[in-house]
Amino acid sequence: MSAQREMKEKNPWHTPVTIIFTVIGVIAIVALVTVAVLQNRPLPQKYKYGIVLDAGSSHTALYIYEWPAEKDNNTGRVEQTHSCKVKGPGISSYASVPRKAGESLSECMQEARQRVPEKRHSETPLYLGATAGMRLLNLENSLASDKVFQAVEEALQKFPFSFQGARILSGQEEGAFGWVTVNYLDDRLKQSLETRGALDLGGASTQISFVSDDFDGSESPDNGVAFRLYGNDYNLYTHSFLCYGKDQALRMTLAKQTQSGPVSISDPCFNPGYIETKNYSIVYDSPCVSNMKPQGAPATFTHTGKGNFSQCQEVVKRNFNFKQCKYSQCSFNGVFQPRLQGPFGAFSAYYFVMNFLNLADTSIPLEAVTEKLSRYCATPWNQIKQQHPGVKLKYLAEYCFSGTYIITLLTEGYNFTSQNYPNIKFIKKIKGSDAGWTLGYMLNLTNMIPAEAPDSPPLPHAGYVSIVTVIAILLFVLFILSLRPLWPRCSKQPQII
Ligand SMILES: O=P(O)(O)OP(=O)(O)OP(=O)(O)OC[C@H]1O[C@@H](n2cnc3c(O)ncnc32)[C@H](O)[C@@H]1O
Ligand SMILES: [Ca+2]
Repeated sequence: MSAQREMKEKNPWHTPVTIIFTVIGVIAIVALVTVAVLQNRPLPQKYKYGIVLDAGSSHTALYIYEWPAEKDNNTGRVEQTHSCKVKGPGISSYASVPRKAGESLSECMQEARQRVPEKRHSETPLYLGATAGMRLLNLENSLASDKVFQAVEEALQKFPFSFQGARILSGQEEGAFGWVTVNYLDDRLKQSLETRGALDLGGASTQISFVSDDFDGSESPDNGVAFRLYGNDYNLYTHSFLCYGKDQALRMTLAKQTQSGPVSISDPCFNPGYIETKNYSIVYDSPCVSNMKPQGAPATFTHTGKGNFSQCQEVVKRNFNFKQCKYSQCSFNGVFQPRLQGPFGAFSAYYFVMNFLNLADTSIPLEAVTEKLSRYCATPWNQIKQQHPGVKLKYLAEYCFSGTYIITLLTEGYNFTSQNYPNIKFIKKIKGSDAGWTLGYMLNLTNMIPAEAPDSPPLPHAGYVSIVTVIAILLFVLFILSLRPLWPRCSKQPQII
């Protein structure tokens, strides 16, 4: 028994001081890790919101964006959480009944009221930006466009959001903000990656925006937009072609075929067997074509289809003027365009049309695209209707024209070739947010893209926790090892009987 006691006395683990040190050591390490983890735990997310109404020529759409509230200077990632398509046509179509332009927005605005948490309503900015439809109305009748804006503003002020005004975007803004949206969503700006050009095809105008090493803004300053984003400088080339959206381009193409005032048009851009009696106003009721209106044109005309892609392309080409160019190089209509560079994202009608025609995959060679389009255009109208019973007839009838217009605009207008055509990606959404100018517009107005790259914490939360834990365990092991001289000898003890 005395030997046992002696051994106990020799074993330092059994001395009260060591036991107290060990317990304190363990408690200190557990406390250190707990405090470190809790102190740096991400707080439960609270969000801020922003609403943008895109008052386009063909329709209005509402987008709700959200971003984490506690990030400094609103630098957290912005995402689209909801969109609402306003029923009816674009606000410019209500020129004769402006009150209705305001009323048309109320259903989507009610939705927004429900989607944004009530306690955030008063601080949520609400913007309305109008594009080519209102640009054209303003050119045609500025009083009417003022009245539409007045009605729209009155309607929007009735909602509990922080209304920031309704205005017409310039074509340059529309192009540049579309480019910002695409590159922001792609994370190309923050990571200083090569940017993606933006191609937007609306109903009344079309935009092309890209960064080219050839372009510093000096040759054609009107086409230049300089940005400093996340510490990088961008000299963006952008141009908006008013009247070259797909609806106005169709009017111009029809007008080209009716100039001698025929009562019947046999149109290569519509499927064979298509026949409709149409009012001439659907062609000439726009400043894009009003100067082409023939004297004494009849009230109506018969529009028949003959479905011929190459003839359609010939008529479409007549909308582009390739003759004069006072710059080193031009796209069309004497507009400067630098050398095409980098990948491109094509959205809005580019996507709707190419997706419908199963041509959104640009790995399909350009020659095969035109072949497929030729076949589509030559398909009888009855067959087309049977094959696509759920599709709006107006869109369905126009897909041959729209596809031909898109290919002609890209290749003849902007000079894409079979080599760089695969650089184009037809897109609708990027990471859940619609491609379009609205997000870029809001990011700009809320200063959400800093000019300089923000300082980021050296480590993400998970990395921080792991490192603190590993260091704590190491310290503990070192502490145990430091007591080694006091460890009991491992030599075999004599058996005590
Ligand atoms: O930019 P602006 O010129 O003001 O016009 P918008 O904003 O109203 O134009 P959109 O991009 O919304 O639409 C472009 C065109 O595509 C048409 N469109 C929309 N959905 C479509 C679909 O599913 N198939 C074919 N065309 C479609 C629409 O009617 C327009 O003519
Ligand atoms: Ca648009």
